[in-house]
Amino acid sequence: MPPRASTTPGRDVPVEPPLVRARGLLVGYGLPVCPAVDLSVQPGEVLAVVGANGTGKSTLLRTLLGHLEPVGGAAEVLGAPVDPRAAQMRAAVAQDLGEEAFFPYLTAREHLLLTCYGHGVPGPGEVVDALLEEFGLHERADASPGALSSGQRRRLLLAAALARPRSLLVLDEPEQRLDVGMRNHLVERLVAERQAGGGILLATHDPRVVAGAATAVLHISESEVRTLDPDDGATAVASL
Ligand SMILES: Nc1ncnc2c1ncn2[C@@H]1O[C@H](COP(=O)(O)OP(=O)(O)OP(=O)(O)O)[C@@H](O)[C@H]1O
Repeated sequence: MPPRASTTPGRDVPVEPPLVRARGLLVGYGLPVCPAVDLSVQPGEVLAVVGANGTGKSTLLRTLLGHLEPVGGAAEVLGAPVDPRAAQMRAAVAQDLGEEAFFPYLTAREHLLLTCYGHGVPGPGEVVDALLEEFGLHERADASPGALSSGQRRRLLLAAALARPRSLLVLDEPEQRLDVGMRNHLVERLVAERQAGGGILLATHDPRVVAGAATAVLHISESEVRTLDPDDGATAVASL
């Protein structure tokens, strides 16, 4: 029996279906890349997936988002089988996997506006201005992605994920390419998201993200998948 990564220990009957749930989930490319995973994320929880390079963290996130078919087991979002085309899943899940799929001729501001328009966000101009300011992009708002630095493009990806309504935020190593100040802000932002009732599933190599924002940790290695508390998880990340 694989270890259970429920982020609600002792809570036998959740009132709502979890935002995301995996049961005996095997992920990989024809063959599994890691042992079976059991997990769930409820509103207000942040599950950090940690492990050494190549242990399957990104593969797990991509499978839970429906970008990859499971090799075995089951995954659900809001109680329904994972289907990235389903309206419920599209409306509920915001994601930043670090993949840069920018339109080369749209500015940073226009990318964020497009996201707002696509999700019917009220007051898109104000929302976008606030995000540009928050992520330190206001002075580069009219630059195209190709004219932004690597860290600025990462900030733009994060801002785009936060520009739209969501119940679940899925992030793959969101700390990558961010300076220390923005990493600190990221932790604050994740905590605010959790406190507002959002759920977060993220993969990270940053012990500060784990210690500062996670409510539970899923540690993946070649031989086992373990659930850790955030302090032990941060220690484990720091020693990888
Ligand atoms: N498209 C692919 N086809 C086949 N194997 C792949 C593919 N993408 C990744 N892999 C392999 O699957 C395993 C898990 O990769 P994955 O990217 O999920 O690891 P990770 O834990 O996210 O690593 P990192 O910490 O380096 O980001 C690795 O051995 C990797 O080489």
